[in-house]
Amino acid sequence: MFGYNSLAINEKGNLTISNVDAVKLAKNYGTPLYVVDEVEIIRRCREIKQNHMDKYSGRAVYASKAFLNKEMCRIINREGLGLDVVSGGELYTAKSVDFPMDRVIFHGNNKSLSELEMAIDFGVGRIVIDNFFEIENLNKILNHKNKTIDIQIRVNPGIDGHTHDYIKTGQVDSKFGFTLYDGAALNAVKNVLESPFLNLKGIHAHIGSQLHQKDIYITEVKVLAEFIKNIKDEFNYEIDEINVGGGFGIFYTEDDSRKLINYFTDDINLTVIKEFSRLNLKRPVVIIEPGRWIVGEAGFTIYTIGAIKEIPNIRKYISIDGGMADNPRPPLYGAKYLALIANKITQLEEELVTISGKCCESGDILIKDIMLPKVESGDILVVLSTGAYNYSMASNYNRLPRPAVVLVNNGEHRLIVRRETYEDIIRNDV
Ligand SMILES: Cc1ncc(COP(=O)(O)O)c(C=O)c1O
Ligand SMILES: N[C@@H](CCCC[NH3+])C(=O)O
Repeated sequence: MFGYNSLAINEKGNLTISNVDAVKLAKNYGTPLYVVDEVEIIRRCREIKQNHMDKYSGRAVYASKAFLNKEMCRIINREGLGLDVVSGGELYTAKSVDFPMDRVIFHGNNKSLSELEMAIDFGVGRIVIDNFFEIENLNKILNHKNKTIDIQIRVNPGIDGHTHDYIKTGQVDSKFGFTLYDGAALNAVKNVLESPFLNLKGIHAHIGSQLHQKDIYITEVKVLAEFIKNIKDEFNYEIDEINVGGGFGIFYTEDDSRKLINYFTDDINLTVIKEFSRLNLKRPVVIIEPGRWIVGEAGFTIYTIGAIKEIPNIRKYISIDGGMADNPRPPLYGAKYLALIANKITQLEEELVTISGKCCESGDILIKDIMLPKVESGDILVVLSTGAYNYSMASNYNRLPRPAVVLVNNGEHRLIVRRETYEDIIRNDV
């Protein structure tokens, strides 16, 4: 359905997610409910493995900010990918299930001293250095611990990705990474090479998120290759790995076309091969950091429809039992979603409605203008492509408990994150 591998209709005429009835899930676990299809996550990890890791001897690390909990770490571990973390909390989650630390890459534009210490003590595979302050801090900590660490340097490639302003990172005016054009990046390399504690392994860049154009990645590879050539010319130092970041776009609505991973990875890898050979550089290992692409289309949110308000000739508001607290993306980025009524999946879409959340904000609108079958209170709404940056960005706004997460796998279902309770809400109040 809409090209989602996870969705189908069962004999009752209900929507199924990985062969589990969505109406039954709502009854069993309550709503709002995040549902994640393990089959689809695994399928996507394997697509990456085949088309990037095996085909080009590349590496892939899952950008865990998209969706992380213990079970997700276990899945990623089993599939043989690495993990990109950006905080002590993400790192701690990985450690708690014995995720192999040598496959962890630690990012962030303002890692605290304690986060850096934690990463060093845990023995993460790479720290991606973002700024001069971090070089100083790492030198101090490593000197004190008498240890060395493998690092990558994050540069800002000066590329403006075609995506929402808030999720662009590669343009010059960005808080992330060392700027190339003013010499800061080359200076960072000099500082790192002078340090007895930092082993420079790779150069990293990340342009932005939900990108659909592969030409942006081609440009990125060319910019990074030129920079690596500069490093060789200036310091006679060869870089082993190039990390092009993540950002591969997925399907949310008909505005987005669904892409196989090799739409991006073939061009990235072929450009690396061509450019590095042209510049007489050794061919580096290519690392990608997909987050949304792995989990976005594997996730769905189930809500129960409550109040319905019709303003004649203006709008019909359908209120759900969740909203911006479990999915802040529509108010934050103007993100658009498709949705289905799980118990009316075979009925014709006959009315134009607006899906509103239950938070005390007029802007808490999940979907503005969507055609649905005639909706009644008690119907079960399923919003599609909510696997990435929904659960991970959820809040307790209005003191709403965060929903549970259920993993479905071809007819099986099990809880992987418990629903928060009111006790959880007041747990840290003194
Ligand atoms: C450094 C880095 N790598 C990877 C990602 C993953 O992005 P996405 O989920 O869009 O693939 C991000 C987020 O944009 C990022 O900042
Ligand atoms: N949170 C953003 C993506 C951020 C990517 C992280 N650098 C979104 O939902 O689209």
